[in-house]
Amino acid sequence: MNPILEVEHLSISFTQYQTGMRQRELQVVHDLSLTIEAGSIVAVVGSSGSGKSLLAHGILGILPYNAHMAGMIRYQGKPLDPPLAGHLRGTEIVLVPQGVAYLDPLMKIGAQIRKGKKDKTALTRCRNVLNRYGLGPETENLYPFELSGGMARRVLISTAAVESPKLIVADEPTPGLDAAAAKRILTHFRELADDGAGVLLITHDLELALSVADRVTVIYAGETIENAAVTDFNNGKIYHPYTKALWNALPQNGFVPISGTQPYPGEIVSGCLFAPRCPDRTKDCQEKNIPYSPVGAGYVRCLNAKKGGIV
Ligand SMILES: Nc1ncnc2c1ncn2[C@@H]1O[C@H](COP(=O)(O)OP(=O)(O)OP(=O)(O)O)[C@@H](O)[C@H]1O
Ligand code: NI
Repeated sequence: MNPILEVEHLSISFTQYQTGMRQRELQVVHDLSLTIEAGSIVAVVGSSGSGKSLLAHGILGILPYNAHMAGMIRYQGKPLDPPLAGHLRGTEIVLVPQGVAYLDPLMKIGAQIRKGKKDKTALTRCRNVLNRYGLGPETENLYPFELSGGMARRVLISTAAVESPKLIVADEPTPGLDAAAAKRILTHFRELADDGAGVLLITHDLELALSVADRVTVIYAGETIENAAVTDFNNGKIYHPYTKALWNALPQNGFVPISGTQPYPGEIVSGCLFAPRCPDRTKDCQEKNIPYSPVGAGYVRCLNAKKGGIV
């Protein structure tokens, strides 16, 4: 085992100011844990608002000033505190951000990808990485507003990939891309992993996650609720009822929908956050604190799975 990234019991809250001088702490990420081995791709899957982008920003050390993070993040065994994250960000640890708004609107694309460097190696690398994503050298002289949505996304990925990173955090990298362009990106992630990097692939699309990752971690309302190998999904070795619901909602499994929504941040729910939607809930589920426990080669946060009641 050679973990490149370990996240343990990560929680994130925001200080919010209300009328007058009153302030409150809004907890949005409750308890996230995951490990990425060097050479592997871990997909983080969860619906909108579950805390995926905050996880990415927490790892990169770029949460807003009113955010508070607790828990532990380790990079190659060392605590990834803000100074270390700042030092490695953009070179060893890179983010492919979810929004194209992360591009500097006043800087030409070439300069953004090269991070201002003008030497021959930087120029060649920049050209090569653009070419790899199907963008010609003329792209270097464009400003972000001159790019289409799909081109901007490919530029973001080029910016991240140009430095031979060891940890890539890709936040929904493929929406807006045609199938060929998406495949090119995912193939590149696999190559980076084969060369020893760790890839954290954030997506709401379980099908995409299963097609490219080695392991999948599922997030629900700011908690990791299951971690399983991709092969476990096909072999029926997934245990959490929400993971099963995501699996059953895939086209090949009959599109079975799930009713209800995840709790909003700040909504008071005791016990299991999924219990209100769970067909198998018991009284204990709604009252007890549910630990994230090892099951097989993965983890699950479900009392019934621990008792062996779910297969
Ligand atoms: N600066 C902030 N202040 C207060 N709440 C925030 C802040 N940033 C994010 N949140 C809240 O935290 C929750 C998680 O947000 P996050 O962006 O991580 O979701 P996500 O899983 O990435 O969703 P999506 O799939 O839509 O990108 C959301 O409910 C969001 O409203
Ligand atoms: Ni997001």
